Amino acid sequence: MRVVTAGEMKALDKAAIEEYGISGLVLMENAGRQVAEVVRQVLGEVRGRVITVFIGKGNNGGDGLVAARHLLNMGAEVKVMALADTAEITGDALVNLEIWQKMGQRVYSLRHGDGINIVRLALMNTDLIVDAIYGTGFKGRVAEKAGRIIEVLNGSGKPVVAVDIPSGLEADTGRVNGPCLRAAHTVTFGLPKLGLLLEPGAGYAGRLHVADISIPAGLVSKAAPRRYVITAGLVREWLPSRPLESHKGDYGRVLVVAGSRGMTGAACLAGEAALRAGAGLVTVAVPETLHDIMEVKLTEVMTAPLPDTGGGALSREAGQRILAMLERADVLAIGPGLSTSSEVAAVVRELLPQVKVPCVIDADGLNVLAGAGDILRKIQAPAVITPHPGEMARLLGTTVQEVQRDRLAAALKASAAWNVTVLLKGARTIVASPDGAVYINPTGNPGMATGGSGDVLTGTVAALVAQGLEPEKAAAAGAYMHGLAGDLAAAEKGMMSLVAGDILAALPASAKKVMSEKCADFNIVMR
Ligand SMILES: NC(=O)C1=CN([C@@H]2O[C@H](COP(=O)(O)OP(=O)(O)OC[C@H]3O[C@@H](n4cnc5c(N)ncnc54)[C@H](O)[C@@H]3O)[C@@H](O)[C@H]2O)[C@H](O)CC1
Ligand SMILES: [K+]
Repeated sequence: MRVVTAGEMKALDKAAIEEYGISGLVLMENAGRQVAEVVRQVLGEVRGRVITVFIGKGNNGGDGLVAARHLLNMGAEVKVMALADTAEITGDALVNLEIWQKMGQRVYSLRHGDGINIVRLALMNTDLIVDAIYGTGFKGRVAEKAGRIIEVLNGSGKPVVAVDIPSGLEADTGRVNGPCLRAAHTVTFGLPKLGLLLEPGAGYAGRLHVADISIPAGLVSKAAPRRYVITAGLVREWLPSRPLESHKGDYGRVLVVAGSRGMTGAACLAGEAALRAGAGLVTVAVPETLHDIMEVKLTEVMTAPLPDTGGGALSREAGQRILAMLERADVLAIGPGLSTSSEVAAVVRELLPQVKVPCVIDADGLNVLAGAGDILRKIQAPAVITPHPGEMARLLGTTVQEVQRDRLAAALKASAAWNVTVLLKGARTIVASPDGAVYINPTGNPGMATGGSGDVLTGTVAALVAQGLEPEKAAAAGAYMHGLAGDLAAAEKGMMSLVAGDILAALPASAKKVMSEKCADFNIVMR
């Protein structure tokens, strides 16, 4: 599903109105109706329930007035409270204000005086709050009084349904610069806005309902940029079918080069994840002195010894041996637990320009490239790098803060600079491809911030490349399935005590859930 900025959505709106003659009032009517339907779904029944709608002066408020009208017609008791002066309301929103007033309904102005006590009183018997204060027109931070009202609403314990986007949240960045409504549900119109999918914004949106308000489909596919939120439906499309007469060779051969003394677990996790994510054959190649240990730790995954310094890390000669092994592999995954000795750095830096199969480079495979990101450009086959923000910062020669300030920009910059697919890990993993496509992953949780989680992801992505997915799709699907596995594991065990093995163990359930037609997209509801 495509993801848009406020400006891109406004342009789609404008095109629908000007090129197709669908009036703004029709769009607003559809938007408000969709909000009312979600409120009905949340409350189960609205008859006799009390709903308080907070409106601003713009079209977001207009949507709120339409929702108020439909909820009133459904039998609810509806109060509308305006944070702006109703005299400031214009256009389509004014049309709906006047309809509301002609229905004999009031709008309580919070513009003058304290307003807080009126809000507190109104909330006493409110069952649900509709937030129609600010939508995609919002920038910066809310004014002081509006901020106090938002804080009262957040503290009320009443469920909030946000119209298009929680008020106080920036649609284009997901940044929250002051008080912001915490919604249980957000009904966003047309297409999801970027800010609803990036932290911290995503955390304020609650369950995201993407509501069709009759913007012509042809417009969306033509106009919106190649910016997507990864959904189960997308992943389902990309994953290969498994015909009856297939055999393990059809699902690819993964060579994992990983591990060093004390870090054999990383190699195991990556290797086993590659099998769990569907690869046909997996070999984990480790420094020779560790090889016997791997024979004990691994069963379905084959193992192979590599020249070793004697201290449990690769020696410089390992590169030639790896190249020979790549003759019988479809993808190379390199990096988990390799360590960053000068010998390992030499192996990786000399090997990568000679690799002719797609590769997934992670962890120490990236750390030894710090300041030498250009080596990535020399790889002769498609490559995926899977840095966390720290590894990304080291590769870009910048700071973690700079990377985190605009994660999409950092991933797109690195992808274009080195001509590789970049999977930038973190809350809302970002996948960027050299041609400018970008995918935002909605799955995953803080319980996955645990040693070895990244190794499982590396194996998962490598397995999907081995099964024939293009790098950007393998990275996006891998991130989605890995995050979903983490969510399933957290649902069972809680977030505090998750270990990477739990994520690994949940990979099959994650794949099964993605493949099952009925799988609703993890936190996104299509309406
Ligand atoms: N297809 C669609 O997406 C549709 C969207 N609709 C709704 O329209 C809003 C956008 O409406 P807009 O009039 O542009 O602005 P807002 O209502 O979001 O904002 C109101 C008003 O607030 C002012 N403002 C901005 N920042 C601040 C601030 N920091 N403090 C105070 N005031 C601020 C600004 O001047 C705005 O005018 C969209 O979200 C949808 O809900 C259509 O109705 C249906 C189709
Ligand atoms: K809103």
